[in-house]
Amino acid sequence: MSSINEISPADRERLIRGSIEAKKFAYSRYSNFHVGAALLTTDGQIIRGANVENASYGGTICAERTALVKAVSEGIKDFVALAVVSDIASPCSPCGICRQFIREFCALEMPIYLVPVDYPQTGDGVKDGGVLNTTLGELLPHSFGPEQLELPRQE
Ligand SMILES: O=c1ccn([C@H]2C[C@H](O)[C@@H](CO)O2)c(=O)[nH]1
Ligand SMILES: [Zn+2]
Repeated sequence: MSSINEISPADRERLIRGSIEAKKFAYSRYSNFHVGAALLTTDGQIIRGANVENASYGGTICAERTALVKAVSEGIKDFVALAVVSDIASPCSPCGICRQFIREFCALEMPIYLVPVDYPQTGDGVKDGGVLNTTLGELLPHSFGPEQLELPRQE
């Protein structure tokens, strides 16, 4: 079983594959930019999400927030890693709103895998498949979160 400090290679691969699967359900008729996200939970579940756009453009929800809202609204709040993939070869990085949203539920040291669209089919032979390995703390340094309000992380 993976922990936040050590994601097993098999879980990492499952998570990345989950983000690629999630992207298939992107509802992105306005931007035509498809994004998939997947969360790995402490008990090994994969929660997927895609971007869902709206004719009122500001009503759009990103893939990362879709995945988090799906999980949290089902009572799932313990995450150990996140993967994100889009249509582009340079890894798609969560937008500012999503970074703050992730900050609400995830530890700063949580791994975030930014996956290129051409991630290898097999995972063999190509070093790490071009994935950019980062963390929430790297994406959102000096951040504001529940602790600043002196509220403990909610169970
Ligand atoms: O990290 C990102 C960046 C963008 N989008 C979505 C929002 C919108 O639907 C489309 C273009 O911005 O991509 C995401 O889902 N996640
Ligand atoms: Zn976003």
